[in-house]
Amino acid sequence: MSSDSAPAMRAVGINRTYGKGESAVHACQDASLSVQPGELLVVKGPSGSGKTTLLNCIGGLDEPDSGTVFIGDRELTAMRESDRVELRQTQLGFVFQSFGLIPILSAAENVEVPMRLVGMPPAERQARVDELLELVGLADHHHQRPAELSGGQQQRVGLARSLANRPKLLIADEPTGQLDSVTAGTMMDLISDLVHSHGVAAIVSTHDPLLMQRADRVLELHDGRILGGQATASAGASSVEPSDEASPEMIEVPRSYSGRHRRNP
Ligand SMILES: Nc1ncnc2c1ncn2[C@@H]1O[C@H](COP(=O)(O)OP(=O)(O)OP(=O)(O)O)[C@@H](O)[C@H]1O
Repeated sequence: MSSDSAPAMRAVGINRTYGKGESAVHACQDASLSVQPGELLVVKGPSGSGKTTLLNCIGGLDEPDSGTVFIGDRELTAMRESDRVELRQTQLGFVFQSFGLIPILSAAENVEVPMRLVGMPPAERQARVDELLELVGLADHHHQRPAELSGGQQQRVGLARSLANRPKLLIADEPTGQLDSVTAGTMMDLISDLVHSHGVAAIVSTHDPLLMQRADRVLELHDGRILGGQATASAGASSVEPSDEASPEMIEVPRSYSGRHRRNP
């Protein structure tokens, strides 16, 4: 990554409130952040701090009340729903804590779903499914349905599916929340390798301190606000501007990015 490359995602002044009046919950307040190609950004924070809300707004699964989100140079928050769907299908990959696999489909068929949605020809789909299941270490599990796979295997199918259409940005909401610590580590290593070897940008929410070790940068949310300043996208660079109360892990953790990435997986 070079610091002057354009961000894969840039969000400015995101606000999202649920409910009204006294019962209103300000789940996301004035959040600004960005992530670069080849960067792994971890969002941490206690339960209810707004991680899912923020990720859903960034990924176009929810609409902020105000603020803007750019994916590359396209403004997601200004799009019609049909354009947002197209952008989600072609530019974004999602991994969910609950895996989100379709129970009656095999591992291979689950991975194939996003490719069908964008009209990829069958032969290309087949090759891509093989490639992705190999990538996540499930080359021998094409035909098994989710119920016949372990939790860690199911989440690897979820990761393979999220990569189906070569997303520029991976959004993973507590992807290891249902996994034991060893399996969680394997999952995060896979995500880290995708990011650092292939130049995919990733935003991952987690509670797990061990998983933060793989991060290039960690943001902390509290009551819907990013602590330690805003992770702004000034002049295309992604940085955290620390405040007095910022702890070291909220501040940018420099890592050696691989300058040249392999092809987007
Ligand atoms: N659809 C909704 N309607 C009303 N309130 C909501 C809704 N979704 C989330 N909230 C509230 O918004 C706040 C932030 O929730 P969110 O799920 O974003 O937090 P989180 O950090 O992801 O939590 P967790 O770590 O437990 O998943 C919480 O107070 C939650 O109760």
